Amino acid sequence: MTSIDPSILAKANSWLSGNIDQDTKLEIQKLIDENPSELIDSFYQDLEFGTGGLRGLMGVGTNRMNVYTVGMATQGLANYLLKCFPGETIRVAITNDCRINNTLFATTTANVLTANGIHVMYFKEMRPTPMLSFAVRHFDCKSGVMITASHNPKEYNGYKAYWDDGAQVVAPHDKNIIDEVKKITSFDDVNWDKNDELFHFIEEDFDQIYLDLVKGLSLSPEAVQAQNSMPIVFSPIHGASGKMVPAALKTFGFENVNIVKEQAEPDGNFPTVIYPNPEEAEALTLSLKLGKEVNAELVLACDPDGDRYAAAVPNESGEFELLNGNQTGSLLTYYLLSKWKEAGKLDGKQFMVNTIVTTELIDRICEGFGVKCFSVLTGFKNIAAIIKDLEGKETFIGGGEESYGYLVGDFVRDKDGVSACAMVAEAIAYYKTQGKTVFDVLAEIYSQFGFYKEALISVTKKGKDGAEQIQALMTDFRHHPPSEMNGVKVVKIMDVKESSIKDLLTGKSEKLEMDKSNVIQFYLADGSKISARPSGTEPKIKYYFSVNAPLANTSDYRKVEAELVERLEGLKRYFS
Ligand SMILES: O=P([O-])(O)O[C@H]1O[C@H](COP(=O)(O)O)[C@@H](O)[C@H](O)[C@H]1O
Ligand SMILES: [Mg+2]
Repeated sequence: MTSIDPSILAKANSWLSGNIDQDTKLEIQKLIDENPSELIDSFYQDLEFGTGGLRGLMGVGTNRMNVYTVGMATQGLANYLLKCFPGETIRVAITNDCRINNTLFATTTANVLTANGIHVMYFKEMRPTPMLSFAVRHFDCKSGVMITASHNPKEYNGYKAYWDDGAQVVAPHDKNIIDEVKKITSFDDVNWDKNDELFHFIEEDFDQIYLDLVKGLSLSPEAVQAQNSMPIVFSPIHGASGKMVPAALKTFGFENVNIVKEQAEPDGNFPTVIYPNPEEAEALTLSLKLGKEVNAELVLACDPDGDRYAAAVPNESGEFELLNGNQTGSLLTYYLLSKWKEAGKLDGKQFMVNTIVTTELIDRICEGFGVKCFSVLTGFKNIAAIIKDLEGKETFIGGGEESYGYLVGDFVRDKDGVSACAMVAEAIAYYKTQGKTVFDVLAEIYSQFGFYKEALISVTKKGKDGAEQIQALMTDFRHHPPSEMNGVKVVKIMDVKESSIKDLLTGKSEKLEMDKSNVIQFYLADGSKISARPSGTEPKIKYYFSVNAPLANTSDYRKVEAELVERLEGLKRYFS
């Protein structure tokens, strides 16, 4: 039988003697009596801010999402807000997506904030994450909370916390909030009793205010006009984007938008998919089916909180091909920069942002246009942090990451699946008026900047044991780094945790100027790059692979692609 560490048992006992409901106590007692390993996973640590806020399985315990952890996180947030903005009127915007317990967690958040004298701006209906980010800015809030576990499996929930710029909290606020949460030693330290006078509903006109700004991002309205009957399919995968993405497409001028009916209504059980993650091909099955029926030229799907999106387009054989986040990100970057250049608006004061595990093709495209591109750690909050740093000095055009997230313009400070869907549809319409398909444009990009192809492997390792195994794998990469992979020499190793860049050819090391994070990157002699990092949102270790080759002749697209896929497969074998 699994033995329980006394400190874990002590934590469980402190819940048992705390001022909490009887059902939760019974559940904890049951775990102590019957399921020690589940008890350990539920109490061995406290939820902390990861790549995308607090995220965890729903259940009892300090390491789980429940009204008590939500209440304590919110009390910590309230204490910190009151410290940061003494004497000021503090407003916090709140919404949620479709997950089980979401209204419970959102109202708990609202109750605790108002109980602490903080005004709450509450959406009447669930809305996507990017709209919460925008609401923080629009209503001059000091903070915001989005109750969602994004694309995680249905057993999860989460709490994305925003600061006054509309971006998810980064240092020092993330750590400071958690420090405040840690000071809460009893459930009685949480002010649970709401103050209705401080509770305000966000009026319906807010949707239109946001949509008008989205419309303002459009760069080719005439092309959309010319292609307005282009069949598009969209699915919110049972999430919160079911109203806003079709509305954004409509406001751009697209008139033939077909919604996947089986997935149109919010449902936290996600009954028609295995995982509500548009990165997984399976989640697009129904969308592609409808795509075939209506001869769609573009199939789009968002994750439950509407910040990431996937796109699929028919290829030269008429079959739908799924585009990954690196491909759509490259396409959008190229489109945006081409249009900005054409309008004579590139004058050296613009910038774009991606992350260190995103395709370097985006960096090459930016270089080609003479536009700066910053590469930051994984987490859209880090992209938003650069936007804030350069605010008033330089203009953010757009930015994105491999995990299907993109943002155009800066009125939202998180990835925006709503505007990204509209922009990608516009880009496709624009190229169509020039007689080009997505693959023609990708070939054009690859022939100018190099053909880059990426792949991702995620290995799930659950619970405390899984987390330890993931750490052990990372340690092993550090202590026994590979000298070659798939017959190709490793020439450089970048270790973001150790802040080091080692050149294996010269033996020299330099210091890496970047915040520390548990990421290690191997660069190979043929230009390939492999990155390993533990996910900050799910119990997974992630391996990212990137290979590239020149594309001298666009008609060799499929041939070069096949060679790149073979190289990717070779590298993947090393990790499986
Ligand atoms: O999950 P979302 O859509 O909120 O997105 C969040 O998590 C993703 C996955 O992170 P990780 O690789 O650490 O699991 C990140 O790429 C993204 O930047 C972040 O905003
Ligand atoms: Mg999401």
